[in-house]
Amino acid sequence: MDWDAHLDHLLAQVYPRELATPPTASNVAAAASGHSHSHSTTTRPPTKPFVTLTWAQSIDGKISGHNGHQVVLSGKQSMLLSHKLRRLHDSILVGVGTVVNDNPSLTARLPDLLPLESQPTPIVLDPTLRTPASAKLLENARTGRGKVPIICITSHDQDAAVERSALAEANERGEVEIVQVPAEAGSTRISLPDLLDPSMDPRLSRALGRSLMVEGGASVLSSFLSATVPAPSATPTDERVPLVDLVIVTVAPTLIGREGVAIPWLAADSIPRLEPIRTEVVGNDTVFFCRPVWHSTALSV
Ligand SMILES: NC(=O)C1=CN([C@@H]2O[C@H](COP(=O)(O)OP(=O)(O)OC[C@H]3O[C@@H](n4cnc5c(N)ncnc54)[C@H](OP(=O)(O)O)[C@@H]3O)[C@@H](O)[C@H]2O)C=CC1
Ligand SMILES: Nc1nc(O)c(N)c(N[C@@H]2O[C@H](COP(=O)(O)O)[C@@H](O)[C@H]2O)n1
Repeated sequence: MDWDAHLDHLLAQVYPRELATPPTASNVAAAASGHSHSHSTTTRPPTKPFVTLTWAQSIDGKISGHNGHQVVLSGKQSMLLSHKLRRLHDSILVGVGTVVNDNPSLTARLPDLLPLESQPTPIVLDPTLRTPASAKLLENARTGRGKVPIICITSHDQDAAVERSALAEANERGEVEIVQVPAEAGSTRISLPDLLDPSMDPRLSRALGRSLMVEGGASVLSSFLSATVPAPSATPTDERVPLVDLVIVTVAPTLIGREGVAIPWLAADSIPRLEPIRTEVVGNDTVFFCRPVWHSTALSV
């Protein structure tokens, strides 16, 4: 089986046509300025990026091991799919919990590191700026292996805190931008509808580009799944629109056990229904492609 060609074909079928080709400098810039990247001469209001939520889990629903210990769940072929997804998206987001726990690179590698123009821009939800100095993301930014600037999202005015954080030097060198986004009411957690609002901050909207891949971890996946944006006026008033456009879950034929970390699932009325688009056996793993839908009948069984 030619997995390279097979997975490219699969992604071309699952993604909207205009997103199925990897980003180039010109279509990212066009998206950030509100222009269609199909070279249309008309201007349309900028929209939120297309959001893909993706993770790998064991058969017993765990995304990492005991105490959050990082586990390689994806087999060779589904890992190739993950790296093709990284290449396809303009930006990639994780929570600071994943940065601290896994120290990920978040680069696209097929298997070698792709050139910078094929790398997604890293975005970290880091309300109190606790990204450590040892983060590979910072090293990648410094050494030209990853896109710059990395965007760190904080929920409060952090001018003073930046100076004290491990991000200070990278921020001064322009390798990291600190962008403030409102928190959810009564919490320090970033409000996700505000995060994706194209009018929030031009630096953020430029970094997000046309498409955002959300990789984790547990709390961030849960927050994104439950987040909604106001329905456009054309849709029925009782309908909530999910923030996430596509969910891609790799299930590996492995058991982790009850000590492993699962996505903290919310109450049934706080999660969308998943409409299957495609289910694909990729090597030994099964990959589910689903579209979240969220309306008044979502909970009927
Ligand atoms: N198998 C897989 O595919 C993957 C597995 N993982 C695993 O996930 C685990 C890490 O998950 P977890 O510890 O939950 O950390 P996360 O990566 O989900 O980060 C959570 C932190 O992000 C910040 N945050 C800001 N806004 C929000 C928001 N709206 N919703 C949620 N969080 C927000 C908070 O930081 P603060 O506390 O500073 O306020 C919060 O504690 C690790 O074990 C890792 O191995 C991670 C990625 C993929
Ligand atoms: N696709 C996939 N399969 C797994 O089995 C995984 N454990 C993950 N984890 C995610 O990848 C990050 C590590 O990325 P780098 O290789 O360092 O670039 C990790 O933090 C998780 O987000 N993904």
